[in-house]
Amino acid sequence: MQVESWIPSSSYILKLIRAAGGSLGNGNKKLKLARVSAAVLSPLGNPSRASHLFSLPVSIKTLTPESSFPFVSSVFGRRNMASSVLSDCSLPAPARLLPFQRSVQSRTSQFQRSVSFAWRPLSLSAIRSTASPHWSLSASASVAVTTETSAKVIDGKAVAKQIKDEIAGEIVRMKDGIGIVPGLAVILVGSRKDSQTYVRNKKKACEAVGIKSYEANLPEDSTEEEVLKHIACFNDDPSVHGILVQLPLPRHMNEEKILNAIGLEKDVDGFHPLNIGRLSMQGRDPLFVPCTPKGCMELLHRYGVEIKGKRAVVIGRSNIVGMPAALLLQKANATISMVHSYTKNPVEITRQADIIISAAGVANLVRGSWIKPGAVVIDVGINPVDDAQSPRGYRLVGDVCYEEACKVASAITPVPGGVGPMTIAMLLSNTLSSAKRIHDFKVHVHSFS
Ligand SMILES: NC(=O)C1=CN([C@@H]2O[C@H](COP(=O)(O)OP(=O)(O)OC[C@H]3O[C@@H](n4cnc5c(N)ncnc54)[C@H](OP(=O)(O)O)[C@@H]3O)[C@@H](O)[C@H]2O)C=CC1
Ligand SMILES: Nc1nc(=O)c2c([nH]1)NC[C@@H]1CN(c3ccc(C(=O)N[C@@H](CCC(=O)O)C(=O)O)cc3)C=[N+]21
Repeated sequence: MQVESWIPSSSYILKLIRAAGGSLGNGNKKLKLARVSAAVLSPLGNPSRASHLFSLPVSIKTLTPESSFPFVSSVFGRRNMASSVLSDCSLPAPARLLPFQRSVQSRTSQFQRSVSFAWRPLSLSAIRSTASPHWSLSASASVAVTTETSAKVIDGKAVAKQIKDEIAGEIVRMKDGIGIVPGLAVILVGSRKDSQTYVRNKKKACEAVGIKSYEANLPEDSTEEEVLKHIACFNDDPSVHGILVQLPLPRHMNEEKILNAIGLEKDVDGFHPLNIGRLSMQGRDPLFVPCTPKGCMELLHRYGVEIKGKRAVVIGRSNIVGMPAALLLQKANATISMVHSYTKNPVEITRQADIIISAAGVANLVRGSWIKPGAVVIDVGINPVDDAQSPRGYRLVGDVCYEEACKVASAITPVPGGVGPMTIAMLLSNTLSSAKRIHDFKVHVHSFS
């Protein structure tokens, strides 16, 4: 990882601070140092010239991540930048969990900045509070004292658990009432490790709430016809209420043709063009809403984030996340901008948003400087980055530079533990509502789906 190349620079700066009779205060982390060194090096290009600068009472004291990184970015370019600051961005950052509640709108709260929240504590165990790291450098050269505010963490894992509990209750009610157990069929083609993990997790989640899961594992070199045959079989099977074809499919397969073959009333992923089409039309409702965007919206609702009349930016325009997320925000009466890889001024556009949903698949793309103070940030990105410390050899980070965003946003989803668990909860919810619709089982007044 390119961050390695910054570490010597960091220790170099540390030496300089010590030589100048300085010390580092609490929150002293190698990567915090990397930030200082990056900031010092940026206009200069190398450490020897940095030492030169450091002997002067320079502008380090005015540097914040937002002000310093754009310099570096302009010297090294965006792609380099993303990897050079990866560790800095993905450090566990200070944050408090924001208690959530369902669909209570616009009670003025202490967190109100550009977006208003209504909130009520869920339970003590769901509320984690950590101190902000105030880091200070006291050296004879006048250096930094940064006081950081921290965003509330939108706890997708806790919300998902609450939803799964509600679903489990509904499944018992349905089984007791009409003897029907919802069923979900998952078709996996090929042996991608990440896809296998997702499918395994979905199966576990089904078992936990009482949904029966069915699985078809096909080899990478299967033909399209074989996949279509399995879909037809599940379409005809009355014990199956939802069908999901895990994406991505092998390259030789026509995704459109395969997804179109799933019966509309069992399309729990919500990827069928008729479902997406209805999502985009006024006065029409799809049978199913795609799980990840639905999970994002549910988080916004449960945390009482007002959407109506707000400006929202969606980064990414894929069929499965970005596009349906924008359509849903629009249905909720937000004013939407979409940012994609051809967008000329993504920073400017994103900085206007009260609500940001990022689904680009680019680690640490969204910097603190992209975020309007007080905005709510939903980070959909799941990006593996090398991490020798982690048992898996990698860890997951989002699209948003979490450490920086925490200091600017009013609320943010973490990765992991944010949107991911909600995607699975929404899949279970869609499967339950499919079974209810097919068997004409009445929706419970308090039920989630
Ligand atoms: N948390 C969850 O439950 C889920 C997470 N994910 C994660 O979300 C991310 C996105 O997934 P998905 O939508 O499938 O990905 P895709 O690759 O299909 O789409 C990515 C989108 O982001 C845009 N994009 C890429 N790079 C940039 C950039 N530098 N600036 C602006 N826009 C950019 C692309 O633009 P263009 O259209 O111009 O190419 C494209 O529209 C991934 O990290 C994925 O792993 C996905 C599904 C569920
Ligand atoms: N037909 C189809 N439907 C999908 O919904 C679909 C898909 N194909 N292909 C792949 C993407 C990705 N996706 C995720 C689901 C859960 C987590 C998730 O639970 N993530 C955990 C972390 C998991 C881990 O640690 O590995 C979290 O963010 O906390 C992530 C990503 C669904 N997708």
